[in-house]
Amino acid sequence: MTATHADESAARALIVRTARSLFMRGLTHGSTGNLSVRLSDGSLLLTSTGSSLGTVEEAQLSRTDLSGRHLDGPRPTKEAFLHAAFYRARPGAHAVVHLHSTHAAAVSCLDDVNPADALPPLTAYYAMRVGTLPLLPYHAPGDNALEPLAEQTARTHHAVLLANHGPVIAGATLEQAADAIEELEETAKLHLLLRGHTPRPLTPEQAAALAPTSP
Ligand SMILES: O=C(CO)COP(=O)(O)O
Ligand SMILES: [Zn+2]
Repeated sequence: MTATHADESAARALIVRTARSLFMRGLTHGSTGNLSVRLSDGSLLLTSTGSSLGTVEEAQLSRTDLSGRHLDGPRPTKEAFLHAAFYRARPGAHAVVHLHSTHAAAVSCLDDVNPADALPPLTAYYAMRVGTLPLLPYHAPGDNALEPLAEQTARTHHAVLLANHGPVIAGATLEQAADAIEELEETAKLHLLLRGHTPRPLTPEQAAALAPTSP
């Protein structure tokens, strides 16, 4: 797989492989979550709405343009507008992953989350793969009223947490976006395990030294 997902059939195979791997390992459940890649012609290849990431098929993916308009295939994920907003905001991004991973979703429901940065940099890998994590205010799934704020936030952050919902992460490749969202989920788990303890996160200097180069 090239860094830019130039080959559509390879991109389809990669989406299916990644979606199934995430689902089989419990990183999202039921028919939640959606994945996309940006193809070399600028169109987006996305999972379809209502599909389970555990059973997604190469021939059952949807295509939209960069505004999220449906081009072909089954009806795209209802979050297509969010994926498209990330691609418009981040020219270096060629993949977007959204999950309802349990611990990240739990953090998104906490009342005392810092909306500018929902998780502390507990580990080096979190600082390397995620960095800062703005919390976007609650909107119902598929509510494109979130689009302007999502696009604006994505200009400066490749990862966001949707309140009472779950994370969205863009990457230079689908492998990188999946790696980052797994790191986010594990750090959310650590954060919850450490509630009631006194964690010692990385210092701002230590975290800044590891900050990801933006895709
Ligand atoms: O996670 C989801 C909505 O936020 C799943 O929706 P879709 O089935 O439309 O992708
Ligand atoms: Zn969702």
